[in-house]
Amino acid sequence: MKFAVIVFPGSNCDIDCYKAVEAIGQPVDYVWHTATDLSDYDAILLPGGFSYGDYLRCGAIAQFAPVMGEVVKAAEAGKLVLGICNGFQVLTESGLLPGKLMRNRNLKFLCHQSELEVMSNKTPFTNQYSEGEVINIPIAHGEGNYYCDEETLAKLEANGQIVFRYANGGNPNGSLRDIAGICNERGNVLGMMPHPERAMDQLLGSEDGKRMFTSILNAWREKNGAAVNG
Ligand SMILES: NC(=O)CC[C@H](N)C(=O)O
Repeated sequence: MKFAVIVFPGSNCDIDCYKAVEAIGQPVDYVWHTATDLSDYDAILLPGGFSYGDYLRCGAIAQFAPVMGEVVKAAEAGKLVLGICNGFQVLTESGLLPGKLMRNRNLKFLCHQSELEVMSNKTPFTNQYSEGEVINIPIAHGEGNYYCDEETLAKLEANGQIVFRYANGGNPNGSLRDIAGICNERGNVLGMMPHPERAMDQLLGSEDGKRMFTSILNAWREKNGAAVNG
């Protein structure tokens, strides 16, 4: 299964994403924001960082990068697209996910471990977790305060599109209903503020992020008829 890690000017978690894919033994390329062909790839990772200096609003400029047209096409074709932190912001700005990420409630950049509840393991990104499981994944953001209108929120809840919530009263940023990550209706595009690629090894405090990457691989193998553990 081949992964692309999209690199915008200002991305800074691209190497972590690349290493996370290497850790699950799969081929991965860095793909520069000017690229216009993603047909080689089975999954697209939009990493964290400060694309285009976070000017206007995080992710607002990145939506116009040439590669984003291809990311939209990949999503429409049913490929798996995962946006982490700035990647989540890019997905909302480009309309692949509903809602927006606003400044954190306390207007501060926050960087610490956070507990997340896995609300759904019926997505290609979470099939290796249990529903209701609480996992430890770090956050590092200034604009993670998820907001959407009432109608959208009701739809997200009804369709099971809220995939992660901050657990145990630990909402760091004021996001609606403690939302930490959502997916699209079809389930092949997921955005989340916390960083699973920084939770790949107990040495760094947690390895709970690893199952996100093995979930993606597992989903792809199931879909493509390969042995799940092969
Ligand atoms: N780690 C990140 O991706 C940070 C995203 C964005 N620059 C923010 O501060 O919200």
